[in-house]
Amino acid sequence: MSDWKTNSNKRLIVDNGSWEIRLGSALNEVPNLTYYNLLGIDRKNGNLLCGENLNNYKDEANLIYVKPQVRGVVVDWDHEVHLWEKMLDAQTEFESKQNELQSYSISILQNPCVPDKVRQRMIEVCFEYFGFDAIYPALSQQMSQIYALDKYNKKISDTFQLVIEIGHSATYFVPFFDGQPINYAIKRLDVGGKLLTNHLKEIITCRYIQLKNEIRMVSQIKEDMCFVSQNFQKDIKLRKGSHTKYFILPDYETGKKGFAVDFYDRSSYSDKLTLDKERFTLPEILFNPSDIGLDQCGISQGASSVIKEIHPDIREYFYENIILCGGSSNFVGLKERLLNEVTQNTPDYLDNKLVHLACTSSAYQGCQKVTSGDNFEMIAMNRNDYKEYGFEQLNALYFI
Ligand SMILES: Nc1ncnc2c1ncn2[C@@H]1O[C@H](COP(=O)(O)OP(=O)(O)OP(=O)(O)O)[C@@H](O)[C@H]1O
Repeated sequence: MSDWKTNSNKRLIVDNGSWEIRLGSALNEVPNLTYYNLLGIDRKNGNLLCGENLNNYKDEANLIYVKPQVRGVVVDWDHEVHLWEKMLDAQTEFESKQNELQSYSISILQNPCVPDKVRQRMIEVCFEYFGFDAIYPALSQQMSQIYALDKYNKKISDTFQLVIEIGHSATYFVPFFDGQPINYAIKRLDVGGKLLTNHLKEIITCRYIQLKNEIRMVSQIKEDMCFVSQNFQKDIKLRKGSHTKYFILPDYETGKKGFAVDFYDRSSYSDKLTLDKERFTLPEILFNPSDIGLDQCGISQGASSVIKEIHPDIREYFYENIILCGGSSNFVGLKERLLNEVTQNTPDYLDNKLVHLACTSSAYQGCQKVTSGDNFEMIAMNRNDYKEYGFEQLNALYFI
């Protein structure tokens, strides 16, 4: 029977994001399956729902949501493992996998700054519960960098890059020199899409529209209606109504999904939510978290402080090679404002550049390149290494 060393289809890849989990094999450039990293418990019968079952479930008010990750760190392994199992089952090619996984490897995308205990647990789960034969713990931002170099090879330097990933639970800044992360300069800010969704939920609830349990709908409202202002002071002074847009709430008869409409199209719908200045004050939190009382710097200031940590001889190159990725980087206007603020005081001769990876699976796709490569066998951590060296040594070798 062939195993992962000879068969790319047996090299699985998991991007275990706190908003979405993406699963596939090294044979396919894009994930085969994407699930929310979220389970719904049916109040009536206690059934656990995820993936398609959760998406198609009609009575959202009847669900209690369980999120296995908090701040991007897995805290509830039972439910996380349940989700992984369901995803493996959902792929026909992995059917009857429990015995078969011994011939599979798994590449797992991870963020920096994760506690050792959590990493150790992940390795234990992969080797001892699922029985995989090898693991490749991949740094998410490094995989995005590999993807960017492949796709935009003429636009960015292959020696220096600053990767800024604005995801769901956090924002990461990881500078790279010659393909390796500059560990001492890595930074994480606790601002991301989740903070914005939760804040929007509070705003909506204040208007007596009860969407507290509708995480996915509030996320959709945020994604479809919000944008980043290029001049916040000017926009905030414009008269009320200048930015008005409506979100038409679903009636659950004709459809389960709402949609955004402009001012002129609003009249034919009754159940609608109006957003005006919130459309740009909400994403503004990414730039100024202190607006809602958070003791954190914003993303522009975070990026500047990371670049300032780097040795002055090479610092300038990072302004010219910024890679922006992560789901929450997709707000209209975000990339322009970020580049503008980060490079505000740089010398004129610099060619400041930012490459935006708009697809949410850039890290996955970079990892697919590495996992399908000829030297994958050399870089993966196999079961014998795990037994012989234990976690401590592997930690030093594989994680930052
Ligand atoms: N077009 C969009 N505009 C604004 N936000 C968006 C858009 N598309 C996705 N998002 C937000 O991006 C976030 C998900 O990003 P991403 O997929 O990078 O996170 P993740 O990898 O699952 O989690 P984490 O970054 O915590 O590991 C969600 O909060 C989602 O609402």
